[in-house]
Amino acid sequence: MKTEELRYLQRLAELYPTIGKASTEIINLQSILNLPKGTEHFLSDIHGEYEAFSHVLRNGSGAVRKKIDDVFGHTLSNSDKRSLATLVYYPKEKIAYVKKKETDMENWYKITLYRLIELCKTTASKYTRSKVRKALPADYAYVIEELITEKAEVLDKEAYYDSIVDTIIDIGRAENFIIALAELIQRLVVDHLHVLGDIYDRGPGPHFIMDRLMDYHSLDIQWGNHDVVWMGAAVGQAACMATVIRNSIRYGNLDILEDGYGINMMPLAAFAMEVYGDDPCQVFEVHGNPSNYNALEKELSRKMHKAIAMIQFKLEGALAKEHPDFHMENRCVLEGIDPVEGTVRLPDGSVHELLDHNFPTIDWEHPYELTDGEKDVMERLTSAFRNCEKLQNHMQLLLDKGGLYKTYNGNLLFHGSIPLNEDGTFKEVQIYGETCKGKALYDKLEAYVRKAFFTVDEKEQKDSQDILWYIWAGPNSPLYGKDKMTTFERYFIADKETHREKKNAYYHLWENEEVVNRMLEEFGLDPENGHIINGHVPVHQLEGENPVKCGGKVIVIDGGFCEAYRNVTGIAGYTLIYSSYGLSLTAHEPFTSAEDAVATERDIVSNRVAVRYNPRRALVGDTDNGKALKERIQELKQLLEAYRKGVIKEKK
Ligand SMILES: O=P(O)(O)OC[C@H]1O[C@](O)(COP(=O)(O)O)[C@@H](O)[C@@H]1O
Ligand SMILES: [Mn+2]
Repeated sequence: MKTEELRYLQRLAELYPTIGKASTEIINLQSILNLPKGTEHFLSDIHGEYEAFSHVLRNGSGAVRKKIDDVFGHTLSNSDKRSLATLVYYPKEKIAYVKKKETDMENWYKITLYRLIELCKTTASKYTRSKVRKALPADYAYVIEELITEKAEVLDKEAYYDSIVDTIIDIGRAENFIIALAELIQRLVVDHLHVLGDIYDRGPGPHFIMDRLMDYHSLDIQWGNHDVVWMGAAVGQAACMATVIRNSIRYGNLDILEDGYGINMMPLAAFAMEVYGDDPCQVFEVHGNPSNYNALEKELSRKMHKAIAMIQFKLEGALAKEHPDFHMENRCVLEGIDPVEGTVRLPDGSVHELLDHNFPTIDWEHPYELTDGEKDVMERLTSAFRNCEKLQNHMQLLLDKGGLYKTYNGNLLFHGSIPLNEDGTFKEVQIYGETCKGKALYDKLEAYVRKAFFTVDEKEQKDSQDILWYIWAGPNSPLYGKDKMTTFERYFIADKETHREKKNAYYHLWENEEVVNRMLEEFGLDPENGHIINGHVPVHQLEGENPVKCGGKVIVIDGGFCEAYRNVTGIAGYTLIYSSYGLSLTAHEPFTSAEDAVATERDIVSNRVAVRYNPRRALVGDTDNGKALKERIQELKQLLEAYRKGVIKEKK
């Protein structure tokens, strides 16, 4: 035996000091390998829609309903199954609703408790006892374990369970207990959650989503371009900060910054009033014209919107000039403005009438320089973003659980795309003088994201932070994946042709099997069995677009939780479930409210599209975790051998 091998086994022996202990562990691990694989749940492009997100988490995109069907088959009517499902999703609300109608609550509690216990038994049976134990609510851990474990020795099982259930009802704990069971079922139905990015922007509740994710039992996140721009804002990258604020104002969501994160917008408001006091700022109308704003608030938000947008365009122009290798010169738009003619010459040479001619903050000799007033606003905002503890905690979660991509159980997950040439080869991208492509490009960019938060070297910090802005909107950013971001054009130019953003080759080559196989192989995956799963681009179901590409090898799960995009998608989004039976896509109908979901018992699951059924039920042994367990078993077997041969001494 080699010395390193022996040293490793000696370490292992500290954990399993006897033949008995090592053997028990081998048996335990071996038995885990034969359990069904846990269910994975994939969500993407949540865009601040906390309520819809929370609903989809509660119903596990149909996984809860499927379990109910499995357990109760034909023994319950469809309507009873629907009621039970609603109870699992919204236990508190459903109980309150039932109480208004039901005359015999005691009977209802009893029936409901039995049904939930049955459901819980089956859901838990997929896991080891120790895993279930960890999921149990502290208050009821013991009782629930009693109720969901088969009692072979108890002769009159019915009487045994009856007495427990009766006691729960007698002492007035039924409601509480029902809620605990419902939450436990929600928790057990989905073993692991993948969030494929764009948690932030457009909707009102990204901070609530982050809070929920903070205590989610098992998850990973693939950062979206909107998440990365928030990471940029959190480290104080000025263009990212301006973008985040502009987006929030544009959607009438300043509450996120002010109430959610406690970032004071007074400096920006005061500045906007001073500089744009007489300017109606018509092209900066707030999206959706929020009804909760009064006329004065609407006017103020238009002014703030313009103030921060102009700051953004200046900062972006300056950054594009500072980093020619970003190839974002087309974001140097301000220098093309002719203030006398009221036109703009875009970097492509085309000239257009401007919809707004008032630029009081631009020095035409130095169009990208901030005025003293603008600098002051940005300085104060930088300190507010950097010192916001809650924002920093949320970003820490993104860093801890997230990355730019993930390979998981044979599948490749990322938010946007992989930069490709038209011929399907990986596109070479220059990052600060280094040429990278494919996986190496992803790895390089991810390292920069982490450096942006942690490096202590000033130059490295500045470069890394600027990369966050590049990832948000750069033409070769895998997360953005379009040739340019035409934000300026969309505000200032009527001609829609100038608003066009051309998607990169990935978005049509994803139907080409050879190319898709190469992408999977690039990330070390088996192209026969693996899938690419991404979000970022809304699936235009209304136009007949299918979320499943390349015969099922590529699956696109952005269908828009995002309300603002609903009219183009026609549905409220796709989510994906990967259970031991296979992969299935769920199309969701728009979510209205929790009250409505309870009253109408609507699932919002409109249909389920099977992508791929496993020929046999997949087991833990077939998963990445299973592979790791198998390796562990091999090592433990070597340890046993070492004990038996006397190479290592047992410690009794
Ligand atoms: O419609 P909005 O919210 O102004 O956003 C439009 C911008 O958002 C983007 O679509 C990026 O956001 P997504 O990552 O959600 O697609 C840009 O391409 C576009 O310029
Ligand atoms: Mn996106």
